[in-house]
This record gives sequence, structure tokens and C-alpha cells, in this order.
Amino acid sequence: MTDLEVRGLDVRFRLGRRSPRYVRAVSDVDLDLRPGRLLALVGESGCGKSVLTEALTGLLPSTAEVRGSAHVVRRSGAELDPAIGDLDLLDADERTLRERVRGRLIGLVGQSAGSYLTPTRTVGAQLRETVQHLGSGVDVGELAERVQLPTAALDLYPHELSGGTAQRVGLAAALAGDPPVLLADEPTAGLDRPLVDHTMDLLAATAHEGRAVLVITHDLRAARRAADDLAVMYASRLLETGPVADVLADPWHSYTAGLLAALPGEGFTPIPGHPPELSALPDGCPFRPRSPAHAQTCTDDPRLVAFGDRAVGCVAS
Ligand SMILES: Nc1ncnc2c1ncn2[C@@H]1O[C@H](COP(=O)(O)OP(=O)(O)OP(=O)(O)O)[C@@H](O)[C@H]1O
Ligand code: NI
Repeated sequence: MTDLEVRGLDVRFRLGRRSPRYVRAVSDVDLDLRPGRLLALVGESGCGKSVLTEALTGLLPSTAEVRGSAHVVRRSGAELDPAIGDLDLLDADERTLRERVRGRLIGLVGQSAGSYLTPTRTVGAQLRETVQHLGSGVDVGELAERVQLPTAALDLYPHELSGGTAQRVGLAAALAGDPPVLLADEPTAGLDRPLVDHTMDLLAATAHEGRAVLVITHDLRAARRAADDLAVMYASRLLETGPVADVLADPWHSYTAGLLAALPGEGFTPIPGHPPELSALPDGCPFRPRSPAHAQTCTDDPRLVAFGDRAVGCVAS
């Protein structure tokens, strides 16, 4: 059982080599991924969700300036590669990331499984090769069963897969190294509602087997259905975190309330205005300029303050 503890994560992209200006894609993010729990990371397009997860697996371009730490913490009694124990993922070199982290410690699920499958070989052959490469000893038949991939699909070529089956292959590939942590970036984008639900349920099941799972999604409904915890991101910052049922039953941050009110069936009222440019963020609360109602109660300090298992920004500590 392993936790992933992210502290003070900051990611900037300089706008030009000599430019003093930069895009702040992630600001001061603290986040815990816990074994057995699925955390949904939600927020509007461009708020920094992908960059946050790419920083953890060393997938950002070299122009990114990354600060903070991301430690894998062992729970008592669990086995963990000793070399990983003290590792700060944000400091790890490419070789460590390649040989120990990606696929083995952290499985990655992308939007489209098709993008990394070779078109000329069957799904089964590629999954077997992935397992062998990662040295996990996982049985491909069991892997298929775990993600509800019909055995017959193992004999198919990638172009023969339907969208839902391709997504299951993607999940199987991410689990091939039996990683304790799984990061999924918009795994349900472009799927219809039953497939969204199905994919989210599978991800929840992999979490409840003992993995720490993070799913990036635009889909608050999907988060409500399958996640245990929720993190709400806005303009590079987390503004609210906590158990999903509690947060959605009674959102503390007005941005979370706004996202909820925008859902079909909850009023369908979009939040007026747009998020600020990440190259011109205000010093304090990034949501304040967009919401006069929020500005009335906001302390202009968006750092999260914890209250039990929930945390919220813009309140006095
Ligand atoms: N290589 C880069 N150079 C400069 N800016 C970048 C780079 N990669 C990402 N960004 C910027 O960082 C910000 C956050 O991007 P990111 O892809 O993390 O958003 P997101 O929340 O995942 O959005 P979406 O939901 O649309 O995927 C964006 O403003 C983006 O333009
Ligand atoms: Ni605020």
C-alpha cells in the first residue's frame, strides 16, 4: 500500500528564453493520493490538470520549471522497492523514471488506447510484451478479466476494437506492471454516458483493489458516481478537496458550487466569464475577479486550509 504525497508543486513555462514572463500552469499544489481510493481532479479546460500529472511522471518538456516534491510513501507492512522509498519524483532522472517509475510504480491511462498500440500486432501479443518488458509476471488472461476485456479481444488488431474495448485495453496496459498508483488523464473523453460510467466503475474497482488512483475529468457527474475524493482546480490552483460525497452535497468554495450548478439537472447555469490567463494571474485568489459574489467573502488567500478530511481556499485560517 503506497501513498503519493505531492507538496508545494509549482510548474511554470517561460514565455520566451529571455522573457521574464511565464505561464503558471500549477501553483502551490498539495495533494495526497491514498491506496484504495479514487481521486477525481476536476476543473475547466486549461487549468493545469494534465501538467500536474505530467510533472509526476517526468513527461513535461524541458522548458518546464518544476518546484516542490512528490514522494511515494510506504504504508506499514507494505513492500516497496527500497530505491523508490526516498525518491522525489520531481527530482528523479530520466533513467529512474523509465526503469522504475512509469508503468511499474505509476500506471498511465491516456485518452485513447489506440495511440500507443502498434497497428500490425494483436492486442494480446502487445499486452504480453508489455508485461514481459515490465517484468511484473502478471497473467494477461487475468489482466483481461480484471478490466472485463473479453478473451476474444486478445486476438484482435487495434483497428478492430470498439471505443469501449480500446479503453479497456488501455487500462489493461496501464495495469500490466501492477503499479500501486494509477494516473488517468480524461479516460472518458468522447465516450457516451454508459461507457463513461463503465470506465469510471472499472477505475474505481482498480482503486478499491488497493491502488491509489487519480482520474482527470471534466465530468463532475462521473466523479460523483465513481470517485471517493474530489480535488477542484482553478487557474493552476486547487481551491477545494475532500470526500466527493461531502464536497458535492455541500460545496464550501463558490467555484465548486458554480461547477455543480452548471450540471444538467442541477440548474444548468454556467459560471459567467472566463478563467484568467495563466500568464497574468492575480496575486491572490484567481476566482475573485470572476465572481462578485465570491469576492464578498473571499480572503484573497487561496491556500488550502484543512478542516478534518476537507480543505478549502479563500477562508481565514
Ligand atoms: N509546453 C508548454 N509550454 C507552455 N505552456 C504550456 C505547455 N504545456 C501546457 N501549457 C499551458 O499550461 C496550462 C495548463 O495546461 P493543461 O494541459 O494542464 O490544462 P488541463 O487542465 O489539462 O486542460 P484540458 O482539460 O483542456 O486538458 C495551459 O494554459 C497550457 O497552455
Ligand atoms: Ni477566493
